[in-house]
Amino acid sequence: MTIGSEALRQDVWLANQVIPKAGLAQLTWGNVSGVDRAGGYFLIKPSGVSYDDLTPEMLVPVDLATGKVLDGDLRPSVDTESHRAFYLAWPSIGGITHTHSTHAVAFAQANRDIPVLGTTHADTFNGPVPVTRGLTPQECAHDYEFHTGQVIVELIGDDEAAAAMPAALVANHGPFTWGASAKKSVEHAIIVEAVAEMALKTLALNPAAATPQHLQERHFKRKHGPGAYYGNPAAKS
Ligand SMILES: O=C(CO)[C@@H](O)[C@H](O)COP(=O)(O)O
Repeated sequence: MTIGSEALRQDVWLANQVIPKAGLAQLTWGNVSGVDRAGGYFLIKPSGVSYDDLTPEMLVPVDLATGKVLDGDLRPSVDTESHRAFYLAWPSIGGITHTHSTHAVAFAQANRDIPVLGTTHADTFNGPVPVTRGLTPQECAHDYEFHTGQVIVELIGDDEAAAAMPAALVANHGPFTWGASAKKSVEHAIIVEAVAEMALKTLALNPAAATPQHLQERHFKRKHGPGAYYGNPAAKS
């Protein structure tokens, strides 16, 4: 018997198919997972498998508590421990996406947050999409993917903060996004890449472009009421 509900397999498989369709990765440089918290596992794309060859049955079930593969012979994505760290830290998320989308990676490699320069950004992310600190040589040598997950959780914070900011850039690597479902997480990956490209082109046209006050509070105000703003919990009403 294959572990994993048919519905979750279909959702995660469809979300993985969005990556090439949306131009978020070349080759296999991206992966999506989805979690079944009641079942205590998540399904993730198998490592190195092309999106054309991928079927729902090939998705790898991984134990949420231990990280062990529960069924099948395929190796899970190399990023599995990063995905697992987010599921353990943030109970409200249901899906995670990692890509190497070009413009978001440019900000990650430049160690720069993606600034809030327009409503497209502010309507989804209630502040700059943050970039993590660089991993130490020891962290890179010990278990890169595990520490990648840890530095993002350290950067974003608790479950509420993760809901308000469902994206982060790993320094010198690329974007991770998350959401209530696998589908939602890959939609956030599309938006991260779009706002990264817009920001890069905006700054090329006007290096002094900055975030007007009304944009800073647009998203959080809508979600948390007047005065609330990500990164400024004291302002929450
Ligand atoms: O970020 C990386 C490697 O740097 C990975 O996301 C690969 O780009 C895809 O690995 P698999 O999911 O195929 O194992």
